[in-house]
Amino acid sequence: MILTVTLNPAIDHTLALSEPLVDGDVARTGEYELNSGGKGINVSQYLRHLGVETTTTGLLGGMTGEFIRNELDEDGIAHDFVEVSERTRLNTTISAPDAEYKINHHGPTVDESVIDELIDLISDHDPEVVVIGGSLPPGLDVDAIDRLAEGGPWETVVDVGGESLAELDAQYSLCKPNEVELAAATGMPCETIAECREAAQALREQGFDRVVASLGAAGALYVSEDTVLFAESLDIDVADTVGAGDALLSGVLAALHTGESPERVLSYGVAVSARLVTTAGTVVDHLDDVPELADRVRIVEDPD
Ligand SMILES: O=P(O)(O)OC[C@@]1(O)O[C@H](CO)[C@@H](O)[C@@H]1O
Repeated sequence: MILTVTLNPAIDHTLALSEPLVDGDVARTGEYELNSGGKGINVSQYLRHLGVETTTTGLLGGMTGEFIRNELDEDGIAHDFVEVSERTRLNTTISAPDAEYKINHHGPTVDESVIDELIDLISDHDPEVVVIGGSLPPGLDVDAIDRLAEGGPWETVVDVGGESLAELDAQYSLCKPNEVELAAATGMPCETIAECREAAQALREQGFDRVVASLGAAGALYVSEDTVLFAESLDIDVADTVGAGDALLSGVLAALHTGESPERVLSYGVAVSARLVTTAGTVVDHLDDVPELADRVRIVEDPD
């Protein structure tokens, strides 16, 4: 079972505007989505659609936390959260014709004792893999991630910010930075695919068995001890990109879970990500077409 941990979940409020934002004008829209979000929660949503057994955990509080619980119940996603006293945050994405704006709150302040509660809760579920995703709320530092990773016999996957990646000390089976996080984690330039590849190889040596890097419209990289692969992204119409990295990670984890080849692992990730960005918000109805989309992904070995 793959268990996900979101230490700083959010309601994702996604708005679509038909005109660019103008300073001083009121922008009006009829279209919006309110989704349960945060990186670990998103990963569990996509894993469930991919047929992988998953439970989502983390910290929730207040009426926004209750909204997320209800959404997860409606979507049939198993969940078990530690309750915190302050309200879970609400993050906003504005999709305008000329730009995409994303505004994330820092989230509620929590006490570091919640990590002990979480380790007990995770142990009760006895997962094979724990995925820790997203930012840390005020009150926690990067040590919380290492403690979760070392809290039991599970293997741990991380999708956290670049500065956090650089400071982690535990052993991780996989991390999924984007190109900005790769640069921040390594201090190396990440302007080209070759530079991203070098940075991913350097990051691997810091304690990550595999690095899967999402490179936006350019594609994605998979770097393990003996394999370096690059996948071009699929040519699709993008509604918004929120959750694209989580979708990539879900596809990768689902394919690893069933023992697929590295090529298939990467193409599955790219396919789930492509499928997600064609839909507004972070929720998808189904992922039935992923195997077919994965067949269309072009993989390059040892890219320059
Ligand atoms: O502020 P964080 O924790 O880094 O990211 C949170 C977030 O932007 O990540 C998800 C998309 O990846 C969204 O569901 C959510 O709003």
